[in-house]
Parts: sequence; structure tokens; C-alpha cells
Amino acid sequence: MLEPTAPEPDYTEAVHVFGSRGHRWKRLRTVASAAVSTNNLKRLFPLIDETVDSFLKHLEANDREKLTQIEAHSLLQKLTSAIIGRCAYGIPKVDFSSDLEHFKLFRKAFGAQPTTSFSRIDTLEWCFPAIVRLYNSLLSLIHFQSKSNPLEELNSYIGSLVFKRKSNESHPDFLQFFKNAEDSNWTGWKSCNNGFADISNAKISTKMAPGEIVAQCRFLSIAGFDTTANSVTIFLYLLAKYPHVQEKLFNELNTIESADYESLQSLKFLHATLCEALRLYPHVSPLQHRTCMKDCVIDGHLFSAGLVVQLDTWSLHHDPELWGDDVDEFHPERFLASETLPENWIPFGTGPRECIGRRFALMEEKIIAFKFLRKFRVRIASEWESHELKLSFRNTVCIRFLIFIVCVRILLIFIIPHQTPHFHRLRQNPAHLLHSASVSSSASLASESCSSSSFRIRLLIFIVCVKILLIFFICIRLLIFIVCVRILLIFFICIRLLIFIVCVRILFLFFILHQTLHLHPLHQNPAYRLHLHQTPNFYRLRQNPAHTLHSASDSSSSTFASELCSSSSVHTRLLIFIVCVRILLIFFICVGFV
Ligand code: HEM
Repeated sequence: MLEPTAPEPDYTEAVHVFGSRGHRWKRLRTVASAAVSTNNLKRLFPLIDETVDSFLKHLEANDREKLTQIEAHSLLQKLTSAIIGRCAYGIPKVDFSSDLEHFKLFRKAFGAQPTTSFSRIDTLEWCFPAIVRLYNSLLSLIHFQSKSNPLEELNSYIGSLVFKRKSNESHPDFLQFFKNAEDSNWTGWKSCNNGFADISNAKISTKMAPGEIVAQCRFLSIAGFDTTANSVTIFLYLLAKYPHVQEKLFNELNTIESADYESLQSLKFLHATLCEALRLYPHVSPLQHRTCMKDCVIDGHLFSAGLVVQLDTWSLHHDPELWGDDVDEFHPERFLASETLPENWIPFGTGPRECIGRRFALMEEKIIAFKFLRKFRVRIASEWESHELKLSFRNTVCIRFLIFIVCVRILLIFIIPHQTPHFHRLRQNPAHLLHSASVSSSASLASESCSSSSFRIRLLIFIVCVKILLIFFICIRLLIFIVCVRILLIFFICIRLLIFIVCVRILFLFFILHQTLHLHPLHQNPAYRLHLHQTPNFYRLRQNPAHTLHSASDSSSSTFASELCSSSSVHTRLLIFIVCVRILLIFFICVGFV
């Protein structure tokens, strides 16, 4: 949802705390933590307070006749986006009578309604920015104009705010903390040790690269916008559904005159009500996952390095053994029994990567709840009374599409890391060096044939999996498929020339590939060398040391050396070919989805 599969988390400059890992994560988290410390929350309190007041005034003044029935979620999105805009990067005091600039951008990038949040193309961009850039440039070729990218617009909007801000100013917003840590000449972020590392005692520098600041502000603003709007909507819905809880809460709210940081902390029932709403609807739970950095055994189960574990918070929060028989009831009193929160309550995640904005979010929700419920009572509109609020993936991210992309990525990772280290290992293998020195050895033969065949098997598995995934997704969305075909037809008519060029390139590539693949049966044939000279492959072979070796010596071992390098170049080309086909596939699918 919030960049769960951030591209190149170790090498891209614009990476935020959620997308980072290892030392980099620790450093970004350290800087961001200061922005949500108790001291700073107290400084942010008046900003939120003032924004909620202005929102309620606007609601009362302008929507009085409509106030009998409101669509809470979209209104709350407007409010929470204003709050986070002020707290994350210091947008000025908000006038709700006009559309907020950054809310318009949020709406464009993520959709204002729950059903339109994250279109497929956004999800795709989130995962494969390069492909979407290619897609956009192709689109602009078709339309002869550049299609604006909402995420890039949001980025440049935030970028301009970041650029204007100076370090050591006295703002309480998150941006100020990042600006104070900014160092544009610092390149340390490039050399982060991001593999498995014990970072508990590592000395962490509190510096930030400029790109990291923009990414950070963007992530925090997104993390703090939909999450809190959803939470408050669910909270109001439950109060409407359970009027006796609303009554009890109303009585508690009346025990304090006005809201400040300390007095809101003293409202225990309010706190319990918010916690119970998050227990029943842990709506951010899809974000809770962990990747195994090294093999480990827990309770006798092996978790291999690279494995991604998704927590099932929903089941945990609805387990009658943990919460009792009234597990499905809205019963805030269960949180009053103890001063500390139950360890099975994890709507904000758990452990070192627990949500950094937890206390900020709860403070914000308390201010909104306090101010809103002192003015209004809520009940469910009559036509919705029979409806049960259900959380479904459909209403948030295009989860199925995301799963598809994640699967493809996992498959890619499955292929590439296996292939590359394998290749490295071969290179560093004394047997291989021996082999390069034109000494034929059975050991090198064995290692090569093993690498080659296992690669092919993996490749085969990969292609089959991608096909199955495609079929799976296309079947489910038969309608989309039909639309895709129609759009593709139109598309083909429009840019026949472009397609022609792409096809020629693919055919060319395929031709090279086809030729190269024939090297295997041919390599013992006297016509082999002639054949090599006729293929474009020859060029690369000549420049390759192994081939020079081959030319210098006519022994069978040197023939094998060139076979080795042609074989690895086949793999590279094969990989390029498959990547191209996949890009085209994804591109065509995208056109359909749009
Ligand atoms: C009701 C509101 C919110 C909920 C339910 C929520 C929930 C979550 C969850 C479940 C995670 C993943 C935790 C894990 O993997 O264990 C997370 C991460 C995160 N959240 Fe929130 N969040 C909320 C509001 C916010 C706000 C307001 C901010 C910022 C001001 C924020 C900033 C973050 C950040 C930076 C992370 C990544 C932390 C890391 O990877 O170290 N969240 N949140």
C-alpha cells in the first residue's frame, strides 16, 4: 500500500523509512523518531487543534442543510490530509472552503474514495517505476502530449516545500527535523550495509540525503492521511452502531472543559474506544510483514533467508481464545482492565519496526473525536442500517494486481540472485580459472552443465509461473480482458508504426537468440566456426577473453571455453528477451487497465 515493494531500497536515493532496511532504516528511523517524540507532539498539538476547529466551523457553516447525512470518510480524508500537511511539511493554516493544493494531489494520486484508492497503474508504478515511465512516454507518443503523473506531481510539490525550507528554523513539523539533518554533500547513504547486520549497537549517523527528505515527507504524509481517516470513520461507525458506548463516551468527554495534550491522555474510555475500534478493524494490517535476513528456526519451523512472512493480524484480533466469547462485539471496557495494552493487540505492528506514528495518530484521533462528539451525535443513515461494515482488500489497494506484481518480483528474485551468485561462484571457482586457461577439466565441465541446466529449469518454472499468473488474473477479470483486447485493437491502429519497430526489434533479438541456441548442437561441427562468423554473436565472442583463447588454440578444451561463454551470453540474451516480452506484456495489460 505504502510502497511495500520499494524498488532498490539500498541504492535509490529517494527511499523512506518504511522502504529501507539495515543501517539505512535505522538512520532514517532515528531522525524521524525525534519528530514524533512527546516533546514535539506537544508542539504539534495546537496545529492539529486549530485545523480541527477550522474544519468543524466550515462543516457547520457550509454544510448545515446537509448535516443530517454526511459521507464521513471523504470529509475526514480532507481533514486528515490538512492535518498531516501541516504537521509533515508545514503547509499554512487551512481554509476548508477551497480545495487544498496537496489534497488535490493526494486525491489524484490515491483517489479520495475508498473504492478508487490506488489504481492499478499507481500500484504498478509503486512497484516498477521504470516500466511506468516507459509506459507514460509511450502514451505521450500516442497522444502527442505528456501525461501528467500524479505521484510525480505530488513529489515535486513536496520537493518545492523541502527546497524552500532552511535548516535551523523553528517549525515543529517533521520537515524541520529532516532539514536539520540534511547534508547534500554526504554520500554515506550509498555505502549502507544493508544485508543481515546487527544494528543494535551500530553507530548511526543522523544525516539525510536530500532525496531521502522528499521521500520521507511523502511517505509520512501518505501514512498519516488515509490511515487516520479510516480509523476515525470506523470509530464513528461503531459509535453509531453501539449508541450506549457513544453515550458513555460523551459523558466522559464532558468531564474536561477543553482539550490539551495532558487532559486528553486522562480520558481512559476514549483511549479504550479507539483501541477497540482498531482491534475490530486492523485496517493497516497488510503492511505487517517481515523478510527473513538469514535462515532461522522458530518452534521447529525453518524460515529461510529471503522468506517474507505476512502477519495475520485479523485472526489474532478475532481469536476468541485470546479475547473471549464476545470477540466480535464492540466492547471497549476490555481495554480498561489493565494499564498496559495487551500484547496481542497489534494494529500498529510490533517490534522495532512498529508504526512510528502510533502516538501521533492516537493523539490526532483523540482531538478529532473530542471536538466532533462534543458537537454532534452520530447514527447510521437509514438506508445503510442493514449493512455491516466489512473490510475488504478491494476497497484499498488493487491487491490482486499487487499480488501479481509481487509474485512476478519474487519470481524474478528467484531467478536472478540464483543466477548471478552462481555465475560469480563459477568465475571464482579455481576449476573455472583452470578452465579459462584452456585446461580441460571434468570439474569445470560438471559445474558448467549444472549451472546451465539448473538455470534453464528455473527459467522454465519462471515462464510457466508467469503464464499461470497471467491466466489466473485474466480469467478472474474476463471483462477487463475483453476491454483490454478492444483497447489493444485501437492501440494497434493508432501506433502501428511503433509496434512494427518494437516487433522488428524483438524478432531481431529472437533471431539472434535462435541462432545462438543452435550453437549447442553445432559446436562439434566443422561448420561451427563458419556459422559463428555469420551471426552477430561473433562480435561478442571475439571480444571475450575466452574466445581469444579459443582462436589462439584449437584444442577441444578451448572450443569448450567458447562454448561456455556463448552459453552464458545465451542466458543473458535469453533473460533480456524475456524481460522485453514481460515489459511488453505488462505494458499491454496496463493499456487495458487504463
Ligand atoms: C491509525 C493510524 C495508523 C495505523 C493503524 C498505522 C499502522 C501501521 C502499521 C501496521 C505499520 C507496519 C508496522 C509493522 O510492520 O510492524 C506502520 C508503519 C509505519 N507507519 Fe503507521 N499507522 C498509522 C498512522 C501513521 C501515521 C500518522 C504516521 C506518521 C506520522 C505513520 C508512520 C509510519 C511509518 C513511518 C511506518 C514505517 C515504520 C518502519 O518501518 O520503521 N503511521 N503503520
